Amino acid sequence: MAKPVSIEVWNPNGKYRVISTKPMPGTRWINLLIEQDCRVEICTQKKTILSVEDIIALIGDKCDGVIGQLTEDWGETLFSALSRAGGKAFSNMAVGYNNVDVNAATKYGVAVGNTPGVLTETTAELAASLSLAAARRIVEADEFMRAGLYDGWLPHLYVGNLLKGQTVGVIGAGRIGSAYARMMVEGFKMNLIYYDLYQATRLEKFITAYGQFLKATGEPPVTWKRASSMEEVLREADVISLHPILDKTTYHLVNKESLSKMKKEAILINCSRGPVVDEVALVEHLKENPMFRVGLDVFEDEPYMKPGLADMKNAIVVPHIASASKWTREGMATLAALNVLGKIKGYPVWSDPNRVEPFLNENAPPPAASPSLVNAKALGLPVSKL
Ligand SMILES: NC(=O)c1ccc[n+]([C@@H]2O[C@H](COP(=O)([O-])OP(=O)(O)OC[C@H]3O[C@@H](n4cnc5c(N)ncnc54)[C@H](O)[C@@H]3O)[C@@H](O)[C@H]2O)c1
Ligand SMILES: O=C(O)[C@H](O)CO
Repeated sequence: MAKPVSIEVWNPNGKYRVISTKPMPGTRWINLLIEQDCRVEICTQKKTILSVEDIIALIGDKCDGVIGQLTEDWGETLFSALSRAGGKAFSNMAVGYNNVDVNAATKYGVAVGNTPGVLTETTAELAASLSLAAARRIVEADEFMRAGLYDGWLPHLYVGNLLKGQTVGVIGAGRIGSAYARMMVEGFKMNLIYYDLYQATRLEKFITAYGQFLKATGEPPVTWKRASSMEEVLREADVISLHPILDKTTYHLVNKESLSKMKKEAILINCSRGPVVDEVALVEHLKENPMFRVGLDVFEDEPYMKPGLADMKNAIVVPHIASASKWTREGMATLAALNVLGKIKGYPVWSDPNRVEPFLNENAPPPAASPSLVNAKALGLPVSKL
């Protein structure tokens, strides 16, 4: 039996009981729930990753909806507990929902929300930061400086790679992959090669137009290519950034074999999900290829790193902070709360989950809709006409 979990309660007399498994940034999300007659309970337990038992204890006998986190295992057990407590809605405070068994949720009539759109640019900016940091060896150079080892300018000191004119490869050119590609192409005049199951038409048009602009001003144009296989990207790109969802098709997409196809001095960035990369194979590859560099925001056995990774000078590692800008995290909390609220209140689902601005405008009440429910169709929920 799990120990009772500590909670902070807002609006104790509210009609609907909504739980957040973590304190979340900002207060707008709390106020929006309170204004709509919700009693908000926030778990304040000093434990980073809550177990299924902890969450069952939080749900208790009566719970209308839960806002949860990507570190939690939302499967059959939790959705049946939520349904028994009368719950109709769950939202991840994340765009990725590989921690959620959506079929199980649908079986119990529970809507599953996520938070796309609000984190696209912030996440792409971290991928771009890691790309630059790896190309210019910023972390190694910073450590050298702090260790008091710098005794004067030298021609060979921390020489890295110039990005301009090189090829950036994107695997998974959806919202974040496309935003990252635009940053690297426009910001550093790199050429793009991408692989995705779908054509990234807007991205292609943008690069074509930018290439024409550069040409008209006498500069070499940037180019794009949609690869017919991931291997083509691996072979041709100098910097490769991974942005697919995590599912069966992308598990260990980058493994020993795919790493061996990449250029010896390539840079690999992962801001998607850890298991997209076989981290054991990556550590071996980093050992054998000291000029190969990697920037990782996510890890296969998060929060742990595979043995040897932390010792690698050619790896930059950060703790899953890609969406960690204040505006984005507050926005994610708002969208997650509104997903849950919308289902509790019987609102329709928003017609375009990527058009999130109306929900984030602090100067106007949000639309009466759930911003993004991934099983809306399966549950037969109506779509907002707004
Ligand atoms: N590190 C972080 O903090 C962070 C932040 C946000 C998102 N993410 C991760 O990034 C993912 C992508 O987010 P998004 O908003 O860009 O989603 P998205 O759905 O817009 O893009 C995902 C893209 O991956 C493509 N894809 C799917 N399977 C593929 C395959 N087998 N090969 C190649 N491409 C494939 C899809 O077609 C789609 O275009 C999320 O699912 C999440 O896991 C991580
Ligand atoms: O999927 C997500 O949204 C991230 O991993 C956290 O922002």
